[in-house]
Amino acid sequence: MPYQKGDGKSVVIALGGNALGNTPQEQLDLVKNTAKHIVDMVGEGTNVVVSHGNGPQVGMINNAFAYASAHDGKTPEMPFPEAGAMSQGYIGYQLSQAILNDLKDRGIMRSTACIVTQTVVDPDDPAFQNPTKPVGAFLSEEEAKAKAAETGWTFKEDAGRGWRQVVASPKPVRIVEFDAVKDLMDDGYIVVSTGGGGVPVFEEDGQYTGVPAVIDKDRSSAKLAADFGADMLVILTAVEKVCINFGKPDQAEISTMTVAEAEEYIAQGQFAPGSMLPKVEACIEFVQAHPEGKALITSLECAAAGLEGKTGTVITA
Ligand SMILES: Nc1ncnc2c1ncn2[C@@H]1O[C@H](COP(=O)(O)OP(=O)(O)O)[C@@H](O)[C@H]1O
Ligand SMILES: NC(=O)OP(=O)(O)O
Repeated sequence: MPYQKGDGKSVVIALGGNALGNTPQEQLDLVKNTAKHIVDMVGEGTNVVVSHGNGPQVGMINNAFAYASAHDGKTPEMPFPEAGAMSQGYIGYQLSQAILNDLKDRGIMRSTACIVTQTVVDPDDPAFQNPTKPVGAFLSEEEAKAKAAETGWTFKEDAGRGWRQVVASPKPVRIVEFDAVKDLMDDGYIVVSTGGGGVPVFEEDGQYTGVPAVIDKDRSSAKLAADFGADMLVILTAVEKVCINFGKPDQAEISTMTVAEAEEYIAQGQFAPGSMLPKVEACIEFVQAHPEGKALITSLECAAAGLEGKTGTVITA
């Protein structure tokens, strides 16, 4: 049946790791809370596409199969593209279910659809020469070095939080299933898509082939939002507002930034490369591609208030 469509804004939401946790059980508990905040927005008439990160999950799946394969000699290894698709499936399943249950609890006549999404990337993207995307669990330096020797994988220190495997993170060029996502959104569905930025694929001679890499979900969400001409790109993370002098005694919250101001802060090194910088860059990409749109960075808890313009950091062209 055709579900009602909201009469409000169209929004692409990118969910950060704190909305999902690091393990399946943590995730199961957390997505119920995440769903509540998404349904708060839907209840206001907002039309929503939800994308999400998958760094911990895709690494966990790939690593689990590699470990089992090495130990029982029977389990196959699971390549990164397939592990990425699996992560979209199980995160999308939990998110869709939690949103659907919350919609039913509140008697809201909307439904969900979850799409395993592919994202075209450029084979010449320099990111393939320099792996930067942390995936999987945090390890100690000793554990990381042992694992690197055992597997040949690359590990790097992640922003003072421990050591993690890193893989290439090319830029998204095109969301393959864009038309399907748009049609479902136009039909009133709350669409979960482009999880983990979409499974990266090369497009050659009209054929798609998976690539072992992980795209930044904030960048893919920005691309999706720009292609939709969405009113807003909403990046939900652990902080209510972006700050200057983050973590220092003179830390100050930013409520609004133009692209020019954001670029000035970037030049000053205000945003950490592995965390806040790609979010701000994704917001810049969105508003530059779609100047009528606004980008919002805030926390999950503040999402509904942020949409109403009451909090968060808003980036405009
Ligand atoms: N200038 C800044 N302002 C606010 N937070 C910042 C800043 N620089 C770095 N951060 C950190 O970036 C984090 C968000 O990045 P990250 O944890 O990678 O996001 P995700 O929610 O997608 O997992 C924030 O929780 C904060 O700890
Ligand atoms: N794919 C992606 O951006 O995942 P994380 O947000 O978990 O790093």
